[in-house]
Amino acid sequence: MTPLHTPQIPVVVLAGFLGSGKTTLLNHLLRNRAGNRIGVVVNDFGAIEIDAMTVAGQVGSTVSLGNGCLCCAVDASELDDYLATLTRPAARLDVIVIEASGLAEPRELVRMLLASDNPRVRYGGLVEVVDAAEFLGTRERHPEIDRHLAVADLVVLNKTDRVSGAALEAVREAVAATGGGAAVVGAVHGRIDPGLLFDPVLRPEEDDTARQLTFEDLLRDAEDDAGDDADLRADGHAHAGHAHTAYESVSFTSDAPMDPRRLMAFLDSRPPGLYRIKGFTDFGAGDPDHTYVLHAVGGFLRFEPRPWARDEARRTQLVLIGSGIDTDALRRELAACRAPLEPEPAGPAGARVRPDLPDVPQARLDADDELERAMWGVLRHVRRPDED
Ligand SMILES: Nc1nc2c(ncn2[C@@H]2O[C@H](COP(=O)(O)OP(=O)(O)OP(=O)(O)O)[C@@H](O)[C@H]2O)c(=O)[nH]1
Repeated sequence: MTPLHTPQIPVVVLAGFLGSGKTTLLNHLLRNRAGNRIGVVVNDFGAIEIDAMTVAGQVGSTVSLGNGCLCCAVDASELDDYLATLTRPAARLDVIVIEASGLAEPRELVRMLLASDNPRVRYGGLVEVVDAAEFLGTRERHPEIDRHLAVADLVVLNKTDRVSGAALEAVREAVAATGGGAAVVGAVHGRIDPGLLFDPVLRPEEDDTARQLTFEDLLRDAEDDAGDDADLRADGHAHAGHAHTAYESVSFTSDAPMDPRRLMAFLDSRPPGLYRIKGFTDFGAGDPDHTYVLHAVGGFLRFEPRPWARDEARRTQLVLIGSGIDTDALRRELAACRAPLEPEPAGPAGARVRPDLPDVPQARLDADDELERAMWGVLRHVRRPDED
């Protein structure tokens, strides 16, 4: 039997469209948790769990829900199992954050939490991360984002460094027009005050004006959706309005290093429907000491070199997510970006460029030079420390 006053751990849902900055914000919270013990549930869309791998230093208190969309779990039992693990007293967690996949329907997650019969959890609010630079375009393609914002408790306008003051104002107005009344905070790299999420004062239970959803609200929403949706599944779970129904993902893994010039050519000509790419890239001899964390969001592209961990397998792992994409063609194109086994044929014979290395064949020197030049194309997309 559960004691009468079982302490309840707030469960915060962290949602937001693909690439808006959820993992970045989560990592910020984990680094600035001011003594709070945070449990994390990560739900990735795509077969390789890139997000789970990029959540900072969480040992034993991160669980990953793996491929697929949490909001489409047929029942909530998987989520309940994870919550049971995280809420066991030995874990001594103060708060649990669920990072939803960028294509999740946050209201489904909230519904599942409210329906959970785990006496140790209580719903702690919905945080929607918005990419200020991409928001207006994303909203045009996905008008349902308005509904997500309308039920949020806190809206984080992230990437304010990427927009002008006027553009930010336009995004603020668009968010306010959704009528949610959530607190709105601007942020760069998800750096918000953790107190905004963990401070119960923001969401007093008695305060009628707080945008905390009730179970009844959600049930009513579900019924409205069902009325709109032609393809309500037999289990009563409506999918047609979910962003992910239009999206597909491609997972790509290669133990052979990638050729920087070929990969850049692929990235520079990526089809417009390919909205999101994330993962780790091995450029082999191009930079033997680092793996390159790759993020593409809309037209934005960034590499972040990170030293290989001591026992880390040297490999490339990418997840591509888009709508209207030719997944087979993308897989083939990525496979063709692998570095050739032999060095590329050397240029025309001439004077040796490295007379100090007479034993190294000229073709090898030429290939090394070419590789170094090709890496410049990648390094152009690495953020400089002074750039924020
Ligand atoms: N310029 C800029 N880039 C940012 C900011 N916040 C995040 N990014 C970058 O945006 C990219 C995507 O960030 P993530 O935190 O992985 O986004 P996400 O919402 O977890 O992505 P999905 O899991 O695909 O939905 C990364 O390259 C981040 O470094 C910001 O405030 N400004």
